[in-house]
Amino acid sequence: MSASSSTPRRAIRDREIREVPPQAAGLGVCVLGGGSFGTAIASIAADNGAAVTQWMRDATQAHEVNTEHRNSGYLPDFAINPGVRATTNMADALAEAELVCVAIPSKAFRAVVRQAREHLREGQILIATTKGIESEGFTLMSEVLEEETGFTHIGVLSGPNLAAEIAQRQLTATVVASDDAYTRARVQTAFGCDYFRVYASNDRYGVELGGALKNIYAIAAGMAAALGMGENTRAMLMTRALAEMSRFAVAKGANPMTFLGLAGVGDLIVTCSSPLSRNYRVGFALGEGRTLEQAVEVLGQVAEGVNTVRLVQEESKRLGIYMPLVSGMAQVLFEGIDPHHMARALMGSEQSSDVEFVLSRESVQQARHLEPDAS
Ligand SMILES: NC(=O)C1=CN([C@@H]2O[C@H](COP(=O)(O)OP(=O)(O)OC[C@H]3O[C@@H](n4cnc5c(N)ncnc54)[C@H](OP(=O)(O)O)[C@@H]3O)[C@@H](O)[C@H]2O)C=CC1
Ligand SMILES: O=C(CO)COP(=O)(O)O
Repeated sequence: MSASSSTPRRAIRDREIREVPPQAAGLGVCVLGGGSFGTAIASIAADNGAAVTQWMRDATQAHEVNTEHRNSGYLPDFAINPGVRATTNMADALAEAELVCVAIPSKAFRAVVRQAREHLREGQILIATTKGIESEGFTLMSEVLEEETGFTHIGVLSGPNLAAEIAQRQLTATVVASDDAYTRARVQTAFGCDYFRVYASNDRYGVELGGALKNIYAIAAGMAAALGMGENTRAMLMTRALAEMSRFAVAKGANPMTFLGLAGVGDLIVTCSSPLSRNYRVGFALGEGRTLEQAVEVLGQVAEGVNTVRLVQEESKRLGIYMPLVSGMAQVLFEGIDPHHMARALMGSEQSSDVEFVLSRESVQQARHLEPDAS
């Protein structure tokens, strides 16, 4: 077919695509948090036609979002959808929201939810996007939402989702996890679009824990890169990290299969490979010889993984779970052990089985013995 004969057909197709109403039109979405991820997801929902409010504590920043449609402090090179309305007034932000996403670092998460509490209504959907753990009681962020509100529709959004790439509308996928089907469906409607796919899971605990745990190994991967280690090393680190994080998560009640998905291995791959990850950057600075304090200061933002190393180290000891990478990272971060020395020491640790969640050889043999035609 010639180019001239195909052109009108393509024009008709483009027009038809544009005439489809935005799928989230009429849905009220509120994002609590004015940082990079909060801004990125607010803009996706607005791209989808939702009525989006974004709460932030800084009035100057809110003014900039509303007038220049930019957030120069966190995503300086990104044009925010002009439909996002920023405010410092919590009541105003939440008034029309059906869906509320909380994108606040774990240290301040509960305090902000408490501040929001009096303006929230049962029936609203609450989504945690923060990949961190609260020290008290090893509590995940969606558990904080549950504890503070007692609401029914609670979920988690997690996956390989570097905010700066979403901001550029790079093709991206994520997971909404909730045991509530309504929550999963509404989040898919709010955020699913031609550059952002939202897959569903009912393993909220596994998805949320995956997002928090991978930060530990992103620090390790950044460190390995700074030390000049190669691709074999990175592959070994990521694969053993997956074994270690799923071992821990399963002991805590997660589904091991979750770790084969976007919120497990997917997020591990992106954060262990990209300098856009803040956890990776902290690790890189440590590998260059900086102290933890210097590395965090240079970053100037929150790297949740530092606190997560400490909490997971304590919890794994309490539960008797073998986590050599976590122990090694804890020694580098908090005891000042040289990263290169630690990497060498880890090479001397136990050489256990490759994949832990497959049947043992004995059980395979037993199963074969039970088959009718087994010889
Ligand atoms: N960035 C990313 O690529 C991704 C991040 N995430 C997760 O999302 C969470 C939030 O991320 P992100 O937006 O990137 O974080 P940022 O560090 O970019 O921003 C944090 C936001 O929280 C606000 N904040 C911090 N403390 C308080 C407080 N006490 N009261 C009110 N507001 C507060 C900050 O306000 P202020 O500027 O005024 O200090 C800022 O708006 C992270 O913990 C991360 O795990 C998930 C996927 C990707
Ligand atoms: O979780 C992330 C991407 O999925 C971002 O990780 P950082 O918090 O390390 O930037």
